[in-house]
Amino acid sequence: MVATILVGMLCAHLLCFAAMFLLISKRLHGKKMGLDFFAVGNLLLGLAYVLQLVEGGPAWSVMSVVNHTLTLASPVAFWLGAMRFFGRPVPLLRPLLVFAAVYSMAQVLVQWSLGPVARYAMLSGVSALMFLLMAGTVVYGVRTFAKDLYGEMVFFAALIFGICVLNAVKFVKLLSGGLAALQMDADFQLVFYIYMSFLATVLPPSIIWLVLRRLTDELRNLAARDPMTQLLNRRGLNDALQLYFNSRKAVPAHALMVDVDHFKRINDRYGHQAGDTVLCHVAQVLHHTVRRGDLTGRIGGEEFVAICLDSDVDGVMQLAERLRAAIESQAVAMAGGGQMLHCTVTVGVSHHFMGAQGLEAAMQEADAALYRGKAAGRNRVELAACAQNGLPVQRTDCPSDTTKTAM
Ligand SMILES: Nc1nc2c(ncn2[C@@H]2O[C@H](COP(=O)(O)OP(=O)(O)OP(=O)(O)O)[C@@H](O)[C@H]2O)c(=O)[nH]1
Repeated sequence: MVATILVGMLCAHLLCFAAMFLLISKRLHGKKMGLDFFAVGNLLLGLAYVLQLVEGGPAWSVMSVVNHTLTLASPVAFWLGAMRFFGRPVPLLRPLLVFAAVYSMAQVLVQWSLGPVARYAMLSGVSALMFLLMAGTVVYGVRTFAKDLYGEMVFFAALIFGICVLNAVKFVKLLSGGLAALQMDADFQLVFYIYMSFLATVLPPSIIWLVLRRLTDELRNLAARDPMTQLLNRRGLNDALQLYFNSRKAVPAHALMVDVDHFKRINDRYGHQAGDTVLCHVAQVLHHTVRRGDLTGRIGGEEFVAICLDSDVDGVMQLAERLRAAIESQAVAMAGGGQMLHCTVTVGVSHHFMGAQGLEAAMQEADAALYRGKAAGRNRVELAACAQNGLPVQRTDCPSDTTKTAM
């Protein structure tokens, strides 16, 4: 009686969450993050338990064969859903149908040649192996493809390992005690159903949490980046800098303002699209020239900024010169092939600043240097003028030669 109530509740949980997964996936147009597959996984397991309730106990019937196949097809659907969540475009229907056909035939063969105990033991054994493989993959994910979801992945691995152990115990019990081990009200079966109910209650909200985390991360990323160049926008730069200066390892940073020379002429002569291609090229060169960990952004039409972290003024001047020379020397291929275009940039470099609130003043300082560079003929690197009392940026490393030109 207790077992029947537990399995009934389990069915209700599985089928309700299947409907919820499906409804949420319908709202996620295009990128469903595997939720539609998870809905199928829940539905298959829910139906398997409905069949078990109808059937009552172990039997050799079409219903029992379907029940076993649905029970194992469910983790397959979950596996494929997880692959979808991590961005692999795997199909669902064909692998499920192939699995169902192969496992149904295996059941008939095993029942025929080894008897009913072997068929039930096969279900528990294959389940244990599948869950072991899943738990192993999740642990592997913690170190590779899911590093950002450390806590969640460890939690999933522990839950999956639990169901793996229970299936392994069931496998041993079946081999040693026969079908009596499957009596619904037997102690072990009660523990099994309680654990399954626990999983069916805890796993779906955890999956929804994962999807929510990914969605909010993507939204935050969208709000922080310039859609054309994928560099940070002003807001993204501020947030990233805040994060950097909040860390105890933070040391002063320098700001570089980079402006494409005579960009209006490029637009006027070659068209707006060619102008966009040039901007993307400059963004790419900027991104590849700075060090890992430095920040790069686009803050206006043809104006870029780089924040060099943990570097002295000489190092930053060298980097700025490398950037200037790289852009001058690399031709930009226009869309459609054929035409190659050359462009140059002028770079203004600020003295060091500390704290996210210092960014605005450092950018003004670098901007002033940039415009001095423009006035002096463009395609050059200019260091900000030395400190005056009352200026917002602290400049302890201001060299005696206040302006350095690299051309
Ligand atoms: N293609 C393209 N052009 C842009 C974009 N944003 C701004 N612009 C253009 O960039 C040009 C900027 O021109 P100016 O500010 O006069 O500067 P400039 O021609 O580069 O001259 P200097 O900076 O003095 O060397 C304007 O013509 C804008 O219309 C964009 O996203 N794409």
